Amino acid sequence: MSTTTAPLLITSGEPAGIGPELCGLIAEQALHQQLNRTLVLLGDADLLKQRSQAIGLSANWQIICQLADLGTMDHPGVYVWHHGLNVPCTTGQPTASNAPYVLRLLDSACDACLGDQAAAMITAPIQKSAISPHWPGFMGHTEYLAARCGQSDVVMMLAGGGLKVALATTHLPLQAVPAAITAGGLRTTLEIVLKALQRHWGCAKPTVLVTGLNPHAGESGDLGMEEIQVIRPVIETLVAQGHDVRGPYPADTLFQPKYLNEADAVLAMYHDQGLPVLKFASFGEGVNISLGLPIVRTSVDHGTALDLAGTAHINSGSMVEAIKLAHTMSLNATRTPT
Ligand SMILES: NC(=O)c1ccc[n+]([C@@H]2O[C@H](COP(=O)([O-])OP(=O)(O)OC[C@H]3O[C@@H](n4cnc5c(N)ncnc54)[C@H](O)[C@@H]3O)[C@@H](O)[C@H]2O)c1
Ligand SMILES: N[C@H](C(=O)O)[C@H](O)COP(=O)(O)O
Repeated sequence: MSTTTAPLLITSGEPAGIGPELCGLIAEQALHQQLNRTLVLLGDADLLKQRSQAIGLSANWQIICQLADLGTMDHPGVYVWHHGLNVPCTTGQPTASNAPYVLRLLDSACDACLGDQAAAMITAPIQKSAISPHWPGFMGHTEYLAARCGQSDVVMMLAGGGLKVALATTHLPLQAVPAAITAGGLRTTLEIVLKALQRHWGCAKPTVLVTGLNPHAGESGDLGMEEIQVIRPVIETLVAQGHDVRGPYPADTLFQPKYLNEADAVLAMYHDQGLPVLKFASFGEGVNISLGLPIVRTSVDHGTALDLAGTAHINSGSMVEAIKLAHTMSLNATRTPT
């Protein structure tokens, strides 16, 4: 199936979180007609229907048991690809007993993308703490999908509010971050980001600003040596190869128009160095993108919002943006890593 006609797959994520309602909201907005693209929601068909109807949505879709059931798809539509829950779900209360179900959704979507039966996968949020008892060491979609794709190098980048922030490290305890920032890893990360900016955002010669790790980018070594020993040499190597990579900048003063107006993306060293700024600028309409995978995968900028599950107070803006971006990226994608 070619990428222009292949469906977009949306995994409904943690069943106790807001993923089921997000699926209902997406179906209601007729995004499939806007994009002229079939959308397939992965999840338990009864759960998605009940939770959607409970907040006044029509749950107007057809149910399939495998992607082959879609047939020729002359007109775009919305389908639910049924995957049964392991145990009944209590709204707002995740249980590790449904972790296999959550992972099955990811496996089905990822494998269908790898097998060219689908153009991209978009993920609703998962509750990581409900997966790790079943899958020790589970950190998040990014790392899980990279392993499933047999890819060791993956980059998490979020886009929103006119910003793109990529991360040198993903879901790590803070104390593990310095050791995880190596010259080889950093260089690979920057190469993946530069390539993605060219391919998906049309930047002929992308400009990437790199933060330091330590306060004031290490203050000439007084506050840490990573900038001098690792980050600056990697930047110099890439500059020598003709890339426009700048830094390391003190992270606390980098996020101002003076610098950002000249940049296509920022590379931050760790999760909570870069993402709070991005989410402050765009929470509810940002998109999380996995770069470096042989498939297109985007996601929402928020979590499972257990406090809102089962209510009508859910903003679907980030999911809409994630679907639109996946659609666009899938049109740019080839079988090489994204
Ligand atoms: N893509 C993902 O799978 C993803 C992303 C982020 C967090 N998470 C996971 O989600 C779980 C909960 O994380 P958290 O509590 O830090 O963040 P959260 O995003 O679930 O909630 C933070 C706050 O934002 C609100 N909120 C979140 N999404 C909203 C929406 N669509 N509409 C309206 N309000 C919304 C919540 O009600 C809450 O007040 C954790 O297990 C975390 O790891 C998953
Ligand atoms: N780091 C993401 C965020 O804060 O939005 C989130 O945890 C999701 O990550 P995965 O896509 O790897 O699950």
